[in-house]
Amino acid sequence: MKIEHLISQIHQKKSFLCVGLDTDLEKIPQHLLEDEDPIFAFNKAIIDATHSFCVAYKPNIAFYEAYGLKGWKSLERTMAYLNDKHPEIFTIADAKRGDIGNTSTRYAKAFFETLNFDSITIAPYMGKDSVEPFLAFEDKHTILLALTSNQGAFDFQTKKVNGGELYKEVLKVSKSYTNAERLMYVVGATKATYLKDIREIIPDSFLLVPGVGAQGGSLQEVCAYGMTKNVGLLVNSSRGILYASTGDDFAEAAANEAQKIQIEMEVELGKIHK
Ligand SMILES: O=c1ccn([C@@H]2O[C@H](COP(=O)(O)O)[C@@H](O)[C@H]2O)c(=O)[nH]1
Repeated sequence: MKIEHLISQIHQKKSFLCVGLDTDLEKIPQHLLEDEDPIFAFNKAIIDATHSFCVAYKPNIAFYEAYGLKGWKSLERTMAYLNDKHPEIFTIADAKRGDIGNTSTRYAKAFFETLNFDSITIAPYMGKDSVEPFLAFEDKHTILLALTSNQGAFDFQTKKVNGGELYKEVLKVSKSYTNAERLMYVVGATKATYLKDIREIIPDSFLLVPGVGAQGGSLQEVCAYGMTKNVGLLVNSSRGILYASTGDDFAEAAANEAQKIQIEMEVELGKIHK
């Protein structure tokens, strides 16, 4: 998907919400466990209920790999459903991959070609030759972990190297990669105030921002520091939407939660041209 298409979807839906599909068999309503594919049944119900309030879905691959072949099948069915019913919606494989070049190419083929995701999250630790194989794919996007939402982000990411923090080095160096215009970055909503410095290094890049909802990050703070004239943000919520209710009304509760965030996003979008 071209970035212009994503931006146009954001304005059309007045939303830059990404719904995280972190589907956990221990948390989904009991009656769905009787379905032959409970993960897909849950995802389908969530997608049907929330698609008008969001512009992206982000299955976290761990939640599928955890169930082996069955989980992978559920992921394939979810992607086929999204590509068929909602091809306008941006898809993110939250896989956090990255390896030596020939291995990265296989990861890229798995997620961009076989599963047809629009984007994938990548750990930058192995450097240029581990990231560029993903960037070689036209109309696909590589989302580098820059400053993550968890407490452990302070173990390495904010440590000084060459006089600046490591996450800033990731941002600066990655700008020189071949096809760097296909890069996006992960910045946690729990680190919203850092966005001011981040925007000085990457003023226009799209950011995937997890950490609102269950992790307590503030949407308004993220927008105040991180929004650009082209929006530049995809804000993710997973558990806060998926498990808004664990009863039979789970899909309706998820829709209400997604709509609540969409309405707050509409207010923030209104500030762009003022
Ligand atoms: O820095 C990061 C990078 C990725 N994540 C992922 O996003 C979702 C967040 O889920 P919530 O339930 O909304 O907290 C999850 O898949 C994480 O693995 C992140 O949280 N922080």
